[in-house]
Amino acid sequence: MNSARVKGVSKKFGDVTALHHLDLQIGQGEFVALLGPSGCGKTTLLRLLAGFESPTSGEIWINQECVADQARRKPPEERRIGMVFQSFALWPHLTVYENVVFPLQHQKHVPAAYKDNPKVRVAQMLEMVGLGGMEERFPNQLSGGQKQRVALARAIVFNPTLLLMDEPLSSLDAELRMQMRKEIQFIHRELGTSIVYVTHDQSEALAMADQIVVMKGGRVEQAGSPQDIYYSPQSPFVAKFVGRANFLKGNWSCPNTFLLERQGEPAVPIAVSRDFSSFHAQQILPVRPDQLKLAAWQQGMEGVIGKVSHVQFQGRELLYSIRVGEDDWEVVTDISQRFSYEERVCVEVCV
Ligand SMILES: Nc1ncnc2c1ncn2[C@@H]1O[C@H](COP(=O)(O)OP(=O)(O)OP(=O)(O)O)[C@@H](O)[C@H]1O
Repeated sequence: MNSARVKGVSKKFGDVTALHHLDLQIGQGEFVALLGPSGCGKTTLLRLLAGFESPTSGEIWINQECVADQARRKPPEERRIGMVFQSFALWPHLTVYENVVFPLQHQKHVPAAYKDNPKVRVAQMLEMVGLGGMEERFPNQLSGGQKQRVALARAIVFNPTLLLMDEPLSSLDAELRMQMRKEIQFIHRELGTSIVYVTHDQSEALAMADQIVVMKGGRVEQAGSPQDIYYSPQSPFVAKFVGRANFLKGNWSCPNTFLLERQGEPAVPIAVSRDFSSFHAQQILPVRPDQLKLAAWQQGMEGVIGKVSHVQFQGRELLYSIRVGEDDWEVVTDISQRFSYEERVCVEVCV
């Protein structure tokens, strides 16, 4: 069952077309991350789901109900939607309690049990986000991470069908971001609410989402599980935008074999088990740094031979640049795989 559906939605602002006939399904309890470069239409899509904008054409469905098309738009407070923004958007003159209780008083669909016992419900939510007992504080008495937790509690207090989050962690420092990621995942597991989460940060999307929707120029470039998006990108744009990618040059002699070509060397066949048909025309094979394996070169070894041109220590991993023919390939290995600068290595491609 879907908790929301976007059907052929276009959105124009004057001459600018922010979304082009876009389709999207958000399954019940699914965590969907919208990922894409600045200006690709992520926020516009979120605002359409929330009810702040109307589609120029197409329909928005939430909970099996059409909530917007060209002719009508159900207002945000009637859609059972919770929202969290980058900027927290707390009311500075209201206490934590007053901020969090607000949706219980103003949203249309609030379970009676929460309306009748708002103190109990608010206390439960504050406990869930790790702010138990902070009801009487004002926003200016809270840290950035605490403010974002209040915003989160306010967004989930009335048990929304859909939780919309627009770069909720981008104003927090790296450590706090990691911690809040875990807490958002915990809340998602506990409540089972469907989430649409806008981010610029591909690692956030890969780590948290069930479905990643990569957008470009107001269109969906690719949608799929994090594994699909990472290991089976369907365009060079997705391969480059999500994670790092090497583009190996050669020839697609048949769909299951890529012939790697280097100047002055015999071609090396690479068997592939996934569909790379969208790369056939360009005669390239996208390969992630963790899909290349290195071995020390020994006399008489054949295959793809390269030379270490750079190495970076990255904590638990080593990031190598390997010169193969005229190209540099990025390779990630675990810390035990030590090769020295200019050492010859044998490279195995495992896609
Ligand atoms: N109210 C508006 N009036 C005119 N143009 C707009 C309006 N809102 C958005 N746009 C345009 O629509 C396009 C998509 O904008 P949107 O904010 O949805 O992108 P985004 O992917 O969220 O970008 P960012 O990651 O920078 O927030 C952009 O070209 C933007 O300039």
